[in-house]
Amino acid sequence: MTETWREWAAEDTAAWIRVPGAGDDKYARGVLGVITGSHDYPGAAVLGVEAANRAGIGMVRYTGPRALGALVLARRPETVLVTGRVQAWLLGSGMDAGKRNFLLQGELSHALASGQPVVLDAGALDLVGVHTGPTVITPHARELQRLLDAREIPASLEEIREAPGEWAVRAANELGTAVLLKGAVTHIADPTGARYTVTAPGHWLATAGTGDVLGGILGAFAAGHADALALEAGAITALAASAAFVHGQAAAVASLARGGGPVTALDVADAVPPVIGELAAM
Ligand SMILES: NC(=O)C1=CN([C@@H]2O[C@H](COP(=O)(O)OP(=O)(O)OC[C@H]3O[C@@H](n4cnc5c(N)ncnc54)[C@H](O)[C@@H]3O)[C@@H](O)[C@H]2O)[C@@H](O)CC1
Ligand SMILES: Nc1ncnc2c1ncn2[C@@H]1O[C@H](COP(=O)(O)OP(=O)(O)O)[C@@H](O)[C@H]1O
Repeated sequence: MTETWREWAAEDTAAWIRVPGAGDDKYARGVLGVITGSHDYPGAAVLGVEAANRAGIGMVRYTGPRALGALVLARRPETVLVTGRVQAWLLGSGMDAGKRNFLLQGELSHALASGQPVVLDAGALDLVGVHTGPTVITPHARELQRLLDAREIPASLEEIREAPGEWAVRAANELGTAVLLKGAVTHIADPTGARYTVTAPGHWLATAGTGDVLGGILGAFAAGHADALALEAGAITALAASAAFVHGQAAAVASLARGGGPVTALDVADAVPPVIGELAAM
């Protein structure tokens, strides 16, 4: 079947920008629980927390590997390191499923059993299926290939690269979750039939850590819209497309500020506020 994909636009994204009001406090704006990073990839924890803060969040609780807490705090002292109530979770960036210890497995399982919205990235992608709340997975092509392979759905990296939309849909249907398949054109699909593309305005995003930044933006959006997600789990798909849109625009703004040149992952996170500000003013 030929699918119809719709390019997600600024107007679509603007509808999901949550501007705080007089009655808001940090809890009402949303608290994001973050379990990311590892000894091998500590920076992923820093990047995701940074991006969540830049995307507008009430509070971030970082409860990933304890040794990384100091690094996260050095960049974002706002971060809280104790467990507590959260409205959404960001799990897996910078983690290796093969090196997961018992404690970490328990914490990830706890988050997935909470019924709250979850963004599953990188080293937590294998846990898709045990989720209980509105969930979106954020693989790149290689990660999707591995995920499908583990479920005995053979697909080569070349096949996925040639037809990313088809494979995003297949994964959404097989895994029963929204899928955000990263690339120069990001494909967002879910089992109810939502099909969105977000075309990056440029290609400087192809650099280490920008996926971790996307996870932080999406986590913040999910936490900020926990009420909407409780009413309509399918809203996670629109939030994922909105996060990808903001991410691409932030890369463009960051590059423009550098004479149209290259950007780093932190540059992209830094450029998120003006993008959100402009969308909020639409
Ligand atoms: N500073 C940090 O801490 C960073 C941590 N990162 C984390 O590093 C871990 C490993 O990520 P990787 O994606 O590098 O490793 P993977 O183990 O997923 O990828 C390894 C191989 O997959 C292929 N591959 C990588 N990206 C691809 C893409 N977009 N499309 C198709 N094939 C691709 C490449 O051939 C590569 O050799 C993840 O947990 C990620 O979150 C990365 O985000 C980089 C920055
Ligand atoms: N050629 C490209 N043009 C535009 N955006 C890209 C390109 N390649 C990758 N991206 C985007 O950059 C990000 C890379 O994420 P990911 O592959 O997870 O890298 P990392 O693991 O280093 O963070 C994704 O948001 C993806 O959509």
